[in-house]
Amino acid sequence: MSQSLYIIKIGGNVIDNPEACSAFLNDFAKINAPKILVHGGGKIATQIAASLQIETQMVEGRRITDKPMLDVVTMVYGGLVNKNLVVQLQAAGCNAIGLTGADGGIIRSVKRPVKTIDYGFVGDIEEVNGTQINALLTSRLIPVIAPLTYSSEGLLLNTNADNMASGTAVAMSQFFKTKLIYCFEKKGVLSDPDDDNAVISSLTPPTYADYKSTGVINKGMIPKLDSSFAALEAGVSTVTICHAADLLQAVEGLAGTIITL
Ligand SMILES: Nc1ncnc2c1ncn2[C@@H]1O[C@H](COP(=O)(O)OP(=O)(O)O)[C@@H](O)[C@H]1O
Ligand SMILES: CC(=O)N[C@@H](CCC(=O)OP(=O)(O)O)C(=O)O
Repeated sequence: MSQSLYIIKIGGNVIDNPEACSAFLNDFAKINAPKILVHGGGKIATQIAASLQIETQMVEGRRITDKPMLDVVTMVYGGLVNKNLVVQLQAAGCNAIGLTGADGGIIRSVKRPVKTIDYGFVGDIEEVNGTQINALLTSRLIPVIAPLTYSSEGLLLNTNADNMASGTAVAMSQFFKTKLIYCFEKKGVLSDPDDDNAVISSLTPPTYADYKSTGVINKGMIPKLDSSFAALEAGVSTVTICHAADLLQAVEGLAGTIITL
């Protein structure tokens, strides 16, 4: 199992910036190895929901997804965002195939149980069908995965894109040396939120706990790092968090924050 597979996640802030997104996709197309793109798009879903007078409510980084919001995210993630990424990758010479977790049964989840909060149509991943994804890669297709999953009861469920990426990376570790790279709009995990150049080069569980306790690491970075450490424990080879513009350097291990156990 010496061949590397890159699982690259791109967040909504970059997707919402056409120039940054297009530069990122051109770099992604240049990676000369098997690869998978997992995308978010939360920012665009929030904007389109607002234009339809549908208010967004987030709790601990997760979108409360009632039926009208489910319709919005289905259209935005599964349609608008996914297909625009696929067509740009095709133009860059990359034979991308757009999928939600329901297509080909690749990612099944369970509707998040109602405890104190009812998240609505939000899924927690139960199983990623690595064999099916591998069949796409063997056909030289590049999967572009939208943050929607399906349940065995036939529900379509909104699912956090960071978890889609880490779950996919874990499942593919049975076939490849998997390298998970989270791309976003900062140069990495920062030790000073006001200094964009204060990149932590290597983050371990004890240093993460320190930065979290002092509030230096907060909000959306917490679930991202939790899923990063969990992915490493479950067999993923490397996890990097970097700026979308630094993707090719991160592939070489030369940019961003490297997460280690
Ligand atoms: N120490 C930190 N370094 C960098 N980003 C941080 C830090 N603490 C919190 N963040 C926040 O985490 C966010 C990234 O997580 P998230 O909102 O899930 O973004 P995305 O899904 O676009 O990747 C950043 O936009 C930033 O506001
Ligand atoms: C359940 C849940 O919260 N789903 C996310 C899926 C999109 C996402 O994760 O997008 P980013 O990576 O751009 O944040 C949402 O609707 O915001």
